[in-house]
Amino acid sequence: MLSFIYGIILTVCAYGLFQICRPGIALYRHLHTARTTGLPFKVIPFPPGLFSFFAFQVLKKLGLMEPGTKLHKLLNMGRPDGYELHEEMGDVFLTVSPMGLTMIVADPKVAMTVNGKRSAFSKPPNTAIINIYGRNVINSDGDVWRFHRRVTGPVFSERIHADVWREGMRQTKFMMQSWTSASASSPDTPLRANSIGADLFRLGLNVITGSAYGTPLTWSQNPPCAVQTDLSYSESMEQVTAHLMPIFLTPHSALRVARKDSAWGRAWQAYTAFGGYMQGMLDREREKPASPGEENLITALLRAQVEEDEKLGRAMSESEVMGNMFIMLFAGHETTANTLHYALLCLALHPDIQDLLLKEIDSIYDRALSEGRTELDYDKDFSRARWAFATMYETTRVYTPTGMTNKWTTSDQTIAFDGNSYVIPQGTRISVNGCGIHFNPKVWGEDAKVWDPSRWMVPGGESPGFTPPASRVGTPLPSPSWERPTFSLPTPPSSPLAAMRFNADDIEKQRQFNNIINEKEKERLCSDTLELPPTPHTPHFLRPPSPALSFISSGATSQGILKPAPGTFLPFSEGSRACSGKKFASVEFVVVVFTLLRHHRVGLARGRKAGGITLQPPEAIPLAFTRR
Ligand code: HEM
Repeated sequence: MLSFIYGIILTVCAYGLFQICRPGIALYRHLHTARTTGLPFKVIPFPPGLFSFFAFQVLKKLGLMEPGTKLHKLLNMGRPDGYELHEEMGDVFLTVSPMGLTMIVADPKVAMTVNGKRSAFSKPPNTAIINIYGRNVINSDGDVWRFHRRVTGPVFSERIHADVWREGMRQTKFMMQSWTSASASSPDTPLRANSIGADLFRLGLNVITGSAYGTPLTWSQNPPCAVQTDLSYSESMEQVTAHLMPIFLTPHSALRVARKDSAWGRAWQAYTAFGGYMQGMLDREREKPASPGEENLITALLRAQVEEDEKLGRAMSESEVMGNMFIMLFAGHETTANTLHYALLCLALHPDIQDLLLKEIDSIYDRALSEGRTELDYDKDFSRARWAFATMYETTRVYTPTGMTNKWTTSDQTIAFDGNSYVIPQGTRISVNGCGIHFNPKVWGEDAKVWDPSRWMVPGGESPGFTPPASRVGTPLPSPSWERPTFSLPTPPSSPLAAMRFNADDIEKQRQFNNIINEKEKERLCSDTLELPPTPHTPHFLRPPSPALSFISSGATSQGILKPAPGTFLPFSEGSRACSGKKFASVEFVVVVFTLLRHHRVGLARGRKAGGITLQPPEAIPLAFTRR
């Protein structure tokens, strides 16, 4: 009997010891595998991605995440200063943790290979965080993904893009009216946008809801809701986004009984409220008589619920319908809103770039007028934009909304990098570091961290009707036989945040500029001879050709905008799993900027200090829209 008890104790102890040693054994095994690849590697306690995101947030809250430290750089990979570690480790390296290997990529060619081979580099297994209402097009793979992609396709039709244009214009006008009523008296008083971030989130949500969900809303209207709630539509989305982790990690049975004033209680409230709004829109669509030709995402999802997919042999489940409804709103509203927000801040800080954009806007409105239209039209005017595109592309390059995209090797894969071949073992997580590539000086030049839309301008591609400034000289593209140079870097600012601070002079000039506005020297503002605070760097088209340009350029788009070479520009990722909402977002961006700046110019509101601008989701920096 005694020996039996000893036996059990020994077994339990051995098991306990094994569990304690397991991470060490796993790390040892993964280290051995990392060495066999021949790539440089770094040992870290947890892999990049979800775990490092958690650790980063927790350590930051505890005040233990000092910028500039190695841990900060490692966990902060994929955030806007994400190239720093590559400066030390190279453009492709591995991190090794007890949970496995992760290959971090800031090399365009390797990124191209990874994004280009969907079956060899699939989505990683643990993407369930965005699964909270159900499986969806972003986190599914294989035949299920194909089914979801086919069903959600109608959201990205040209008919819906035209609706995005109209809805974007309508919502922007609502937003400006909300500032007018909050601001003061005369139409000449600058419009003060105190919470531009929150306003742009609401605008983004309303644009998708109006154009893709067949539910046009006024500024403060909510869609029908299937549950009783005090939260508005936009508040519930905001709260769901803020409480994604508790919603994802906590069993719903526990969330349901959590105290209402706790984070878990608020998370549950927001989760049920937003679910209620989505259900309300679905229920209303079910009750509506079918009207052919009015296809939107909801009608497509409802049809997929009753029609079997041939390959899968099943229809879409209720939770997949909810999952896809949620993911379009989630993937589409915040990314576009943050891009608009950063773009407006950058335009406020670079009045000379803003001038070029305003000229384009004026010329496009003038042309519409000459064609007998007082409003812009998607079919005719969207493709006339050039500086607006350049502003959007440059903003997504520098302030990449989704810093890293993650993949997974389904079997051993060979990659070519820097003239060598490397075998990447099966089960390696691959993080394509978009921010890293965008800040890689070998790719985008030594000023990679500087926000400068003029780098997108290809000579000879001026918008119709747009007269370039007299001093503007086209920069010829260098010959394609150019070889990648090695740069000696003049210590660039460590991040766009630093780049912004680097421009502190500019901000002081901007402040003076705003004061001028406030002192009502408006005639001077409208005059062409006004000396605006200059951009602190020479626009690209006035500079000698950059050797980096031929590396990133694969020609020009039909609008005369730089067409980046594959692998060099990844805000929307690339390949078959690239963002399907790229054009949706571009249409929204262009029409919002055009409507906002039709009669106004944007500046920082008076009294704002430079240091307040940070790179995390933009905080409340008041902007002023001054009538021009
Ligand atoms: C500036 C705006 C946007 C940016 C930067 C952006 C970025 C991205 C990125 C990087 C991916 C790939 C994610 C991954 O591989 O893990 C993606 C996927 C996706 N995005 Fe966007 N997105 C934007 C706007 C939108 C909009 C407006 C919509 C829809 C209304 C949308 C819908 C989607 C969908 C459905 C996917 C999944 C594609 C698939 O896997 O088949 N996105 N987006």
